Amino acid sequence: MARERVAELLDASTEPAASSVYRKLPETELSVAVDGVGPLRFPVSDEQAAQLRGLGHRARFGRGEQTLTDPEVRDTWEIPKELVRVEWTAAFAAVLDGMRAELGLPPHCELTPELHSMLLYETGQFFLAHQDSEKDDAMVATLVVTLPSAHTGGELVVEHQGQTKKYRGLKTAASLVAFYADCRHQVLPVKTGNRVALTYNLLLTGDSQAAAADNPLVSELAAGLLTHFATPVVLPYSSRRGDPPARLAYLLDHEYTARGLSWSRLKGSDAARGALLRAAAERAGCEITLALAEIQETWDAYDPDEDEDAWYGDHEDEDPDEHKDSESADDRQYVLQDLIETSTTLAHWIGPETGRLENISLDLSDAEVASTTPTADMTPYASEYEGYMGNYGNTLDRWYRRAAMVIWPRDQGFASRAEASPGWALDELTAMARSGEIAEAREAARSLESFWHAAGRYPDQTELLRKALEAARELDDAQIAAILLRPFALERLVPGHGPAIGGLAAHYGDIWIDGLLRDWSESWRPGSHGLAQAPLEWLENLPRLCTALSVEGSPSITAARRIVELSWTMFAGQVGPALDGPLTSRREAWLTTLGAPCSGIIAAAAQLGSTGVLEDAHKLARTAGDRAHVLAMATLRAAGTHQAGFDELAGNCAERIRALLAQPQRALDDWSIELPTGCACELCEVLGTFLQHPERRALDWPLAKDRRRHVHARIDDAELPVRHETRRQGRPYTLVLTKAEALFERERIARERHEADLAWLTDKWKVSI
Ligand SMILES: O=C(O)CCC(=O)C(=O)O
Ligand SMILES: [Fe+2]
Repeated sequence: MARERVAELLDASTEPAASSVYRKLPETELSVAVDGVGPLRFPVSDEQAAQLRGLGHRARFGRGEQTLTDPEVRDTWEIPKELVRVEWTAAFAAVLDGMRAELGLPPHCELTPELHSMLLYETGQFFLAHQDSEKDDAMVATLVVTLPSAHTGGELVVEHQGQTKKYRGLKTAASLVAFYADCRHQVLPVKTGNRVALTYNLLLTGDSQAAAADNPLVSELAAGLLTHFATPVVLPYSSRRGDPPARLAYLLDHEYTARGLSWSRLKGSDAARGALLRAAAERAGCEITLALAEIQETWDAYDPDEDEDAWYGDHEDEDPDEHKDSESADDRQYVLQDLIETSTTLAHWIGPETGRLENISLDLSDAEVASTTPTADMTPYASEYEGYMGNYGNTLDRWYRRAAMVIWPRDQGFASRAEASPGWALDELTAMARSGEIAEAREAARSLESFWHAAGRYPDQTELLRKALEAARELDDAQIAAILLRPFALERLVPGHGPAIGGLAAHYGDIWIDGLLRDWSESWRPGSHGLAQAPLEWLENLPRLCTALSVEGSPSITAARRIVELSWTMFAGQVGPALDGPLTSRREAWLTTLGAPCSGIIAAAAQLGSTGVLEDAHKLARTAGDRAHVLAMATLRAAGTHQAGFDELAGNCAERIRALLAQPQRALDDWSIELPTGCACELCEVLGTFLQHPERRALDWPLAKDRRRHVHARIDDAELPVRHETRRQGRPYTLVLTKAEALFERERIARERHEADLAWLTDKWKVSI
């Protein structure tokens, strides 16, 4: 495959670059003087070390945005840099150039050292593993110079991609170690003597691009790119061929922070590969930029220490929901088997026009990704192990961040960039249309159709929809306007969009806007996602949205009515069927949360005079049963006080409460409990008879395990005031059921609440007594 060929060529292009390199220089090549101590004599003596210590303070370290001191993490003295003067002979520059080459940095560049600190580690002192922050935009690496001194221990340990290297200081020479800023490193405790070190930031300067253009690999790479963009993708599980890939993302090997991502600061082999690929993209008529990718891999894996049998034990009387919590996993203890799934999403890139880092969100297909080093060889920043959950066996998820070079053919530039950044695309379309390039703008908009649906999952939908409404109007074409707007959803509309919706309704007509709104309510079809939190909150605010749309005489009133109708259809469709059946505490909590959205719809309907919706809502209000009553009361409570549209609901509620209160109270010796319908098995018949009996309070019932379970479940599901225990004697065990006092308490509480509700209705809603 062409993308694999590109990765191979890039691999072959670079000498394997080191991520840390070592040199030593005789002590005569440098001199160090410290104000207050004078010139240091090598090897550094105990007396001079003691004097340095007198000038030093405890060194800090960075964690996230903070700078901390904590001797458990970093126990080192730092001598103020202003007091330190270092002079090198010409040998230093030669050493730095050698290090540059060995680190794989391009020949036209130079490493410039900037003194960062002087450190003293006395016996026992150390610095735990950490990564240096990149303090300067041009910083690519750190240089540690350990001054000649008699000491043992205090080794500098540098890690990269799972490999570690250990560097020792010397008694009679300076030892120099340079490593990339993405390497974790630590200083082991000094065992004897003192270790004195200088640290430098290494900045990369110069032009890394210059040498690449003449490289013979460039034309081969360019050919690889052209083939990649011309070859249809083979679709998995299908003999059909898809379109050719829209882009190629080549993953880099080093880590980059958002701040550190730039062509001039690529590290090691990435730098040489970047220069080649840029030259090749240029030659192949492609655009290229740098991006940061989030990668998730899901592996089939197992924990060799896990006791497999534990899953099959006897769990009776245990909470069935209890399972091992998934914990943050240290990979090394798991055995990886197959890679089940990979997902790669570009989250940032350097805007091809702005040159600045922009947030984007672009899911890549496997056919669009290439790399020289497989992601599995990198170190994940997070991982999580899940024991057997039913879908797969045990899985290990690992998350990585990798930088990538992203390439696409220049003539597909608009679509390719639009997919990564829909907001940019919409702005661009509007700008084109406004500057008179209307035909070009329409053509560009049509090129989005195949992937535009994903714009509905993009962050900040409010702003994106605002831009889409604007472009839909400017392009002045009903069909294209519909394409641009289709990915959004009804619950994305906010009052601020009102005028734009009104404008579109006036321009494209009622039928067009009706079709759009219907499309937008598509995801509300029963079974699609239930009543998710977002639409519920949106329904609550429906009156405000309708106000924004209710410009007298404007076609947007029609749109507003349509929105309210669709909202009601969705709400009633989801809630109506759930109003049958007994009231449990979970049901009650759920129905209570529906009060505010329900009241939002009714208030909006009243405001617009949508009689159809109001009549329907009243039908719901007349529905019998405890559940409907809870919803009706919650709706009135959310509405708060008397307002148009709710009168009938309030009247019905009051009537229902009066009827309930008129029923005789339970006698003090009446222990009968009703078992809700739902199961007619012989066990439930026995259970029902026992429960109904006004005098019997307890039942000893020898029952096998499965049958005990069924009885537990019936009691728990209906939240009946009945205790159940298993007496573990004899065969089978005996299930002991006891009716609880709570039976009376609950009814008393319910009565009190009805009385309070009735008083409230009388007061706030003026229902007649
Ligand atoms: O002392 C050393 O060798 C390294 C110090 C270090 O890692 C740092 O200053 O960040
Ligand atoms: Fe460090």
